[in-house]
Amino acid sequence: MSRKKTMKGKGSSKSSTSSPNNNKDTGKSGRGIGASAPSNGVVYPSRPSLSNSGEFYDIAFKVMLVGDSGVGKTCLLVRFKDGAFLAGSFISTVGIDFRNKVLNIDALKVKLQIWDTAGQERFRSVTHAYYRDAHALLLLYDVTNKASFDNIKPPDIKTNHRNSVTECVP
Ligand SMILES: Nc1nc2c(ncn2[C@@H]2O[C@H](COP(=O)(O)OP(=O)(O)OP(=O)(O)O)[C@@H](O)[C@H]2O)c(=O)[nH]1
Repeated sequence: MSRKKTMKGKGSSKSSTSSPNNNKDTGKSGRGIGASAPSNGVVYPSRPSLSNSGEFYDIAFKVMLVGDSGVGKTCLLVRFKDGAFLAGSFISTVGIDFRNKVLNIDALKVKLQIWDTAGQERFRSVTHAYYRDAHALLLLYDVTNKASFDNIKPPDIKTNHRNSVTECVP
Protein backbone atom coordinates (compact mmCIF):
# COMPACT_ATOMS: atom_id res chain seq x y z
CA MET A 1 0.00 0.00 0.00
CA SER A 2 1.42 3.35 -0.93
CA ARG A 3 2.01 5.89 1.78
CA LYS A 4 2.45 9.53 1.10
CA LYS A 5 3.93 12.31 3.15
CA THR A 6 2.25 15.64 3.72
CA MET A 7 4.00 18.91 3.07
CA LYS A 8 6.08 19.95 6.05
CA GLY A 9 4.86 22.92 8.03
CA LYS A 10 7.72 25.31 8.57
CA GLY A 11 8.58 26.72 11.96
CA SER A 12 6.19 28.98 13.74
CA SER A 13 6.27 31.67 16.34
CA LYS A 14 3.49 33.37 18.20
CA SER A 15 5.15 36.73 18.14
CA SER A 16 6.99 36.67 14.86
CA THR A 17 6.38 35.38 11.36
CA SER A 18 10.06 35.21 10.56
CA SER A 19 11.70 33.06 13.21
CA PRO A 20 11.70 29.41 12.18
CA ASN A 21 11.92 26.50 14.61
CA ASN A 22 12.19 22.76 14.19
CA ASN A 23 8.77 21.70 15.44
CA LYS A 24 7.39 19.72 12.57
CA ASP A 25 3.89 19.75 14.02
CA THR A 26 3.49 23.46 13.71
CA GLY A 27 3.36 25.80 10.82
CA LYS A 28 2.51 29.23 9.64
CA SER A 29 0.65 30.91 6.83
CA GLY A 30 0.40 28.90 3.67
CA ARG A 31 2.75 26.15 4.78
CA GLY A 32 0.39 23.38 5.89
CA ILE A 33 -1.98 21.04 4.14
CA GLY A 34 -4.56 23.79 4.39
CA ALA A 35 -2.71 25.52 1.61
CA SER A 36 -2.03 22.47 -0.51
CA ALA A 37 -4.63 19.84 0.28
CA PRO A 38 -7.38 18.83 -2.13
CA SER A 39 -10.51 20.94 -1.95
CA ASN A 40 -12.30 18.85 0.69
CA GLY A 41 -9.06 18.42 2.67
CA VAL A 42 -9.95 14.91 3.86
CA VAL A 43 -7.63 11.92 3.62
CA TYR A 44 -9.71 8.76 3.69
CA PRO A 45 -8.96 5.61 5.73
CA SER A 46 -8.16 3.52 2.69
CA ARG A 47 -5.15 5.74 2.06
CA PRO A 48 -3.10 5.98 5.24
CA SER A 49 -0.70 8.92 5.33
CA LEU A 50 2.24 10.04 7.35
CA SER A 51 1.99 13.21 9.44
CA ASN A 52 4.89 15.61 9.79
CA SER A 53 5.76 14.11 13.16
CA GLY A 54 6.15 10.68 11.54
CA GLU A 55 2.82 9.33 12.79
CA PHE A 56 0.54 7.58 10.33
CA TYR A 57 -3.07 8.69 10.17
CA ASP A 58 -6.20 7.51 8.39
CA ILE A 59 -8.23 10.67 8.11
CA ALA A 60 -7.46 14.36 8.53
CA PHE A 61 -9.55 17.37 9.46
CA LYS A 62 -8.81 21.07 9.35
CA VAL A 63 -10.09 22.96 12.38
CA MET A 64 -10.01 26.74 12.89
CA LEU A 65 -9.90 28.53 16.24
CA VAL A 66 -11.72 31.84 15.88
CA GLY A 67 -12.44 34.60 18.37
CA ASP A 68 -11.40 37.97 19.74
CA SER A 69 -7.84 38.69 20.76
CA GLY A 70 -7.09 37.44 24.27
CA VAL A 71 -9.94 34.92 24.58
CA GLY A 72 -7.41 32.10 24.94
CA LYS A 73 -7.21 30.46 21.50
CA THR A 74 -3.47 29.86 21.66
CA CYS A 75 -3.64 28.67 25.25
CA LEU A 76 -6.39 26.21 24.37
CA LEU A 77 -4.39 24.86 21.46
CA VAL A 78 -1.16 24.50 23.43
CA ARG A 79 -3.07 22.85 26.26
CA PHE A 80 -4.70 20.39 23.85
CA LYS A 81 -1.51 19.65 21.92
CA ASP A 82 1.12 19.64 24.66
CA GLY A 83 -0.85 19.58 27.91
CA ALA A 84 0.79 22.80 29.09
CA PHE A 85 -0.65 26.18 30.06
CA LEU A 86 0.92 29.33 28.68
CA ALA A 87 1.06 31.45 31.80
CA GLY A 88 2.77 34.80 32.07
CA SER A 89 2.79 37.73 29.73
CA PHE A 90 0.31 37.71 26.86
CA ILE A 91 1.89 37.69 23.40
CA SER A 92 -0.69 38.22 20.69
CA THR A 93 -0.64 35.91 17.67
CA VAL A 94 0.61 37.47 14.46
CA GLY A 95 -1.31 36.27 11.40
CA ILE A 96 -1.95 32.55 11.66
CA ASP A 97 -0.31 29.38 12.92
CA PHE A 98 -1.17 25.69 13.11
CA ARG A 99 -0.42 22.56 15.08
CA ASN A 100 -1.14 18.93 14.28
CA LYS A 101 -2.36 16.28 16.66
CA VAL A 102 -3.16 12.65 15.86
CA LEU A 103 -5.84 11.00 18.01
CA ASN A 104 -6.93 7.36 18.16
CA ILE A 105 -10.70 7.25 17.77
CA ASP A 106 -12.59 3.99 17.16
CA ALA A 107 -9.53 2.24 15.75
CA LEU A 108 -8.89 5.14 13.39
CA LYS A 109 -5.98 7.52 13.58
CA VAL A 110 -7.54 10.96 13.19
CA LYS A 111 -5.25 13.86 12.43
CA LEU A 112 -6.45 17.28 13.48
CA GLN A 113 -4.71 20.20 11.89
CA ILE A 114 -5.72 23.04 14.18
CA TRP A 115 -5.25 26.60 12.97
CA ASP A 116 -4.80 29.35 15.53
CA THR A 117 -5.93 32.66 14.04
CA ALA A 118 -4.92 36.10 15.28
CA GLY A 119 -7.86 37.72 17.02
CA GLN A 120 -6.81 41.28 16.27
CA GLU A 121 -9.01 43.07 13.76
CA ARG A 122 -6.05 44.06 11.56
CA PHE A 123 -5.40 40.39 10.70
CA ARG A 124 -9.05 39.59 9.91
CA SER A 125 -8.70 39.62 6.13
CA VAL A 126 -5.68 37.33 6.31
CA THR A 127 -7.21 34.81 8.67
CA HIS A 128 -10.57 34.68 6.87
CA ALA A 129 -8.80 33.40 3.78
CA TYR A 130 -7.94 30.24 5.72
CA TYR A 131 -11.56 29.39 6.59
CA ARG A 132 -11.88 27.88 3.16
CA ASP A 133 -11.85 24.07 3.25
CA ALA A 134 -12.07 24.01 7.06
CA HIS A 135 -14.13 21.17 8.45
CA ALA A 136 -14.89 22.96 11.70
CA LEU A 137 -14.68 26.45 13.16
CA LEU A 138 -14.43 26.67 16.94
CA LEU A 139 -15.85 30.03 18.01
CA LEU A 140 -14.23 31.01 21.29
CA TYR A 141 -15.01 33.73 23.79
CA ASP A 142 -13.86 34.80 27.26
CA VAL A 143 -16.52 34.10 29.89
CA THR A 144 -15.38 37.22 31.75
CA ASN A 145 -15.73 39.46 28.69
CA LYS A 146 -19.27 39.82 27.28
CA ALA A 147 -18.05 41.81 24.28
CA SER A 148 -15.96 38.85 23.16
CA PHE A 149 -19.17 36.78 23.10
CA ASP A 150 -21.19 39.48 21.33
CA ASN A 151 -18.50 39.70 18.67
CA ILE A 152 -19.08 36.09 17.64
CA LYS A 153 -21.26 36.05 14.56
CA PRO A 154 -21.78 32.49 13.27
CA PRO A 155 -24.50 33.61 10.81
CA ASP A 156 -22.00 35.95 9.14
CA ILE A 157 -19.56 33.12 8.80
CA LYS A 158 -22.35 31.00 7.38
CA THR A 159 -23.29 33.70 4.90
CA ASN A 160 -19.77 34.50 3.84
CA HIS A 161 -18.73 30.88 3.52
CA ARG A 162 -22.05 29.44 2.47
CA ASN A 163 -20.82 26.12 1.17
CA SER A 164 -18.16 25.46 3.76
CA VAL A 165 -20.28 25.74 6.92
CA THR A 166 -23.20 23.36 7.13
CA GLU A 167 -24.08 23.33 10.80
CA CYS A 168 -23.58 25.46 13.90
CA VAL A 169 -23.46 23.63 17.22
CA PRO A 170 -23.87 25.86 20.30
N1 LIG B 1 -7.45 32.90 33.78
C1 LIG B 1 -7.31 32.38 32.56
N2 LIG B 1 -6.49 33.01 31.72
C2 LIG B 1 -6.35 32.49 30.49
C3 LIG B 1 -7.05 31.32 30.08
N3 LIG B 1 -6.71 31.04 28.81
C4 LIG B 1 -5.87 32.02 28.44
N4 LIG B 1 -5.62 32.88 29.46
C5 LIG B 1 -4.75 34.06 29.42
O1 LIG B 1 -5.32 34.97 28.46
C6 LIG B 1 -4.28 35.61 27.75
C7 LIG B 1 -4.50 35.48 26.27
O2 LIG B 1 -4.39 34.12 25.88
P1 LIG B 1 -4.08 33.70 24.37
O3 LIG B 1 -4.34 32.23 24.29
O4 LIG B 1 -2.74 34.15 23.95
O5 LIG B 1 -5.20 34.52 23.58
P2 LIG B 1 -5.54 34.48 22.04
O6 LIG B 1 -7.01 34.31 21.87
O7 LIG B 1 -4.67 33.49 21.33
O8 LIG B 1 -5.15 35.95 21.57
P3 LIG B 1 -4.68 36.46 20.11
O9 LIG B 1 -3.44 35.69 19.80
O10 LIG B 1 -4.42 37.94 20.25
O11 LIG B 1 -5.80 36.19 19.16
C8 LIG B 1 -2.95 35.01 28.22
O12 LIG B 1 -2.35 35.91 29.13
C9 LIG B 1 -3.35 33.74 28.92
O13 LIG B 1 -2.46 33.41 29.97
C10 LIG B 1 -7.92 30.67 31.03
O14 LIG B 1 -8.56 29.65 30.77
N5 LIG B 1 -8.01 31.26 32.26
